[in-house]
Amino acid sequence: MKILEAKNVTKIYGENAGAVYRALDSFDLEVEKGEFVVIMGPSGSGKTTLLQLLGTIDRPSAGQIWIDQEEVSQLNENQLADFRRKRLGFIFQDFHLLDALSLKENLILPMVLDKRPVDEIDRRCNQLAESLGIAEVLHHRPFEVSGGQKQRTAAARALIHRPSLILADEPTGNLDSKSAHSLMESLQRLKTKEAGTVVMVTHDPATASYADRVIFIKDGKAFQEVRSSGDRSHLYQQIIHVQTVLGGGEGIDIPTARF
Ligand SMILES: Nc1ncnc2c1ncn2[C@@H]1O[C@H](COP(=O)(O)OP(=O)(O)OP(=O)(O)O)[C@@H](O)[C@H]1O
Repeated sequence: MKILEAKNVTKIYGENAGAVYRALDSFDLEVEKGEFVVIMGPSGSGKTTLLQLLGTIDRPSAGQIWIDQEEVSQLNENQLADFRRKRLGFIFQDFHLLDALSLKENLILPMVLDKRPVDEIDRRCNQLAESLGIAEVLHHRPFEVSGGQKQRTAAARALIHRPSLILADEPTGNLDSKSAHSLMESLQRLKTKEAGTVVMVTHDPATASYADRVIFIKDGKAFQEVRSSGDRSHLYQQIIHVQTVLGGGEGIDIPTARF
């Protein structure tokens, strides 16, 4: 079953200001339920623009986007806010946790906003905290725990309401390699267990190597796609190869020994 379909999506910035810039150009994307898709590409290629459009944070200049059968371009602002809260989960590079709240309070926020029963919230919270290895620190506040623990809390928050689609923007960007691997392994495990669907932007080939499929974009257009055969090290090599062809060394990260 298709969870996401983007057809001919174009984003033009500066249309009213004279300095027109086509950040995405007739971009197509289809993602099946349970798939883990990574978007890669040089700096300025349109990755964040794409994620913002898929996350309904911005609207395309042209084209259509369906998420879980809903054509999001047709929704008004109130409907979009509701749609985002109920059907999407977000993970950001800088965690976006509220310092005034404990990790548990941060984690359960989407279910509290949705007025779910307390026992259901507690059950789901404990289940995710266990899976993500943060059960011991749930009563700490964000500034009292490590970056990895913060990001695992943010990941749990993105998953807690079982959204149709999880969007992640450089989730390992602020993590050391051990925490990055631990986060990706937990996400992969949970994705399989809960049939979650993930679209993630990353510059890091090691993070990307957990994907089922990696789509490379360049100048706002799809450039190439590689699929996992189930062997992470093979996908990693393929990613490095495409990055070399794609970037010619310019604007791409030099692969580190993070794998
Ligand atoms: N609000 C905006 N107004 C004008 N131009 C923009 C705006 N946002 C992005 N752009 C331009 O659109 C292009 C794509 O930007 P985008 O942020 O999507 O790239 P990216 O692939 O995410 O880059 P990076 O890897 O550096 O984050 C860039 O040239 C950028 O300068």
